[in-house]
Amino acid sequence: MTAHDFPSTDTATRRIGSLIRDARRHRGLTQAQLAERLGTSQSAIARIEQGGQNLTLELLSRLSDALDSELLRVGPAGPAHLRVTGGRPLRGSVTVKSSKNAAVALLCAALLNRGRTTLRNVARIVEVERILDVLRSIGVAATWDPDGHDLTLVVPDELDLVGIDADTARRTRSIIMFLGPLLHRAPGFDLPYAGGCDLGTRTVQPHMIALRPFGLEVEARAGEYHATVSAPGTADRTIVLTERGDTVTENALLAAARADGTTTIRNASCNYMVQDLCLYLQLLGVGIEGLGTTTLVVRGRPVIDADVDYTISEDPVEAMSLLTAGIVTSSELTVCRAPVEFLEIELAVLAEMGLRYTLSPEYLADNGHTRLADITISPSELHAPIDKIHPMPFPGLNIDNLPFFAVIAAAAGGSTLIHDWVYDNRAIHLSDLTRLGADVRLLDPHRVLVTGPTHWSSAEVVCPPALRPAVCLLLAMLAAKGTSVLRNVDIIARGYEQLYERLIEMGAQIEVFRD
Ligand SMILES: CC(=O)N[C@H]1[C@@H](OP(=O)(O)OP(=O)(O)OC[C@H]2O[C@@H](n3ccc(=O)[nH]c3=O)[C@H](O)[C@@H]2O)O[C@H](CO)[C@@H](O)[C@@H]1O
Ligand SMILES: C=C(OP(=O)(O)O)C(=O)O
Repeated sequence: MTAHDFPSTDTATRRIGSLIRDARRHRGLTQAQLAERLGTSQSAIARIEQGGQNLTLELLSRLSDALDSELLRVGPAGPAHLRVTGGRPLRGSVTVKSSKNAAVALLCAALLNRGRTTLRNVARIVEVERILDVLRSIGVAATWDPDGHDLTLVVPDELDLVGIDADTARRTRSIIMFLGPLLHRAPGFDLPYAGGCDLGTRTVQPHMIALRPFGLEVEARAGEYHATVSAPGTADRTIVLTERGDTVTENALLAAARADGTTTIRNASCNYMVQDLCLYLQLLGVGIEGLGTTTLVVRGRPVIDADVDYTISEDPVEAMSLLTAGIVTSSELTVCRAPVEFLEIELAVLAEMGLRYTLSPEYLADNGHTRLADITISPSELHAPIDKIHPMPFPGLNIDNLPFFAVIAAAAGGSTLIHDWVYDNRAIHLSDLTRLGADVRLLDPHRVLVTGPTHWSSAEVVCPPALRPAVCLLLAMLAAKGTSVLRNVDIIARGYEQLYERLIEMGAQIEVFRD
């Protein structure tokens, strides 16, 4: 077949455009209704139908879902897998994307606002799409701009809480952060149980304790939280969190934002997503003192009605993932826009382990607050640190960054003890690294002993049901000579946008395939 046998790109997009128009009309939808389903504008649909818009496979697949049209279905269904040919260094630079955990908090926070919220630089990841689907199912209008990274949310006066998309809600833990905003909107409502990564039991009790002073009582029954709200009163309140958790702090902030009077939250998390949330709430006119500390004082605003734009800051866990990719492949690599403010302990531990790196002068993220820098790493001879590596609430080493230290420890000479006191099951998933030749011994469910340096070997491994350990396997495969296969990688899309494409740009050999 010669190139002449294929239609030109213009002709092809025009043909696909008219197919889409026919399928839309067949479904009896207007352009505006299809736009609503896709979270885009009517003018974008008009452009697509006229063939004036570049169509990505992702957009085509969303269109086929929205139109329920097999005609447009692209590629076979079924889980995605990766073929990774490793053992070669990466090069160049890569830019950190914005954080999943701030995005989900801000999406829930937008429920507080009667005005328009535009979130800029939102990561296009499955976790965000899931919360958006849930928000849309209760009546929130959510529209991506044509470039697909700025998201505008408008919340209706009445929410359709009965129509909530329970299946999608159950697949994310962040749904728990609907409690704080919703307690101001309805005297009673049901929410599906929260899900998230399979990391062992994750308690929701701290959320219940934190929200009780706002009049919320929650009863768990048959897969749902049944919430009832009594008038919280107008007196000032102090909430002492029993755990310094991130989402529980966010829930307390979300409840306090519209509560009359002053709320003092003690033992608050001051982690990156909490700071992004505080900055957004401040834009909405909520008074918050103590940003970045463990005592937050919130002066609530019973009616919040503001048109605001907020740019979500860069993800420290993404940054750590990209640094690890460079470290285990012995690469000279620059990770741009890294939120160094939330990586300081990680970098100090890496320096102790012998990593050579330089930092650019610091600059501010677009939220005007978070400190960023470009980090350039050089191939280094790594050795195990003398002390164990363990996470702590910020400003400690981030628990979500801990798994990456297992891969790095495997590349280092000597034995490193990694102690995950937080999650029951996450350390267990790290023992999958042995499949690629690492010496990872599980001492108990919370502690692994990693002895290196590893002579990585290629292997075929199925992704564990946990985001970060899954990415750790991919990074180890980049270090292993030969071709490895990582099966069922869909979980990675929950928290990473275009990870493979960006690694490929830096010289990695990764191929996505389906059965
Ligand atoms: C959407 C989001 O933002 N998710 C993050 C958030 O989840 P999230 O805030 O939901 O974290 P959890 O509430 O599940 O807390 C994680 C675990 O740590 C335990 N715990 C937590 C704090 C504490 O002071 N003591 C304590 O024992 C909890 O009991 C739980 O087992 O924080 C976790 C811990 O930073 C991160 O891994 C998640 O990526
Ligand atoms: C544990 C994580 O996320 P979640 O709270 O969404 O399960 C994570 O980001 O590693």
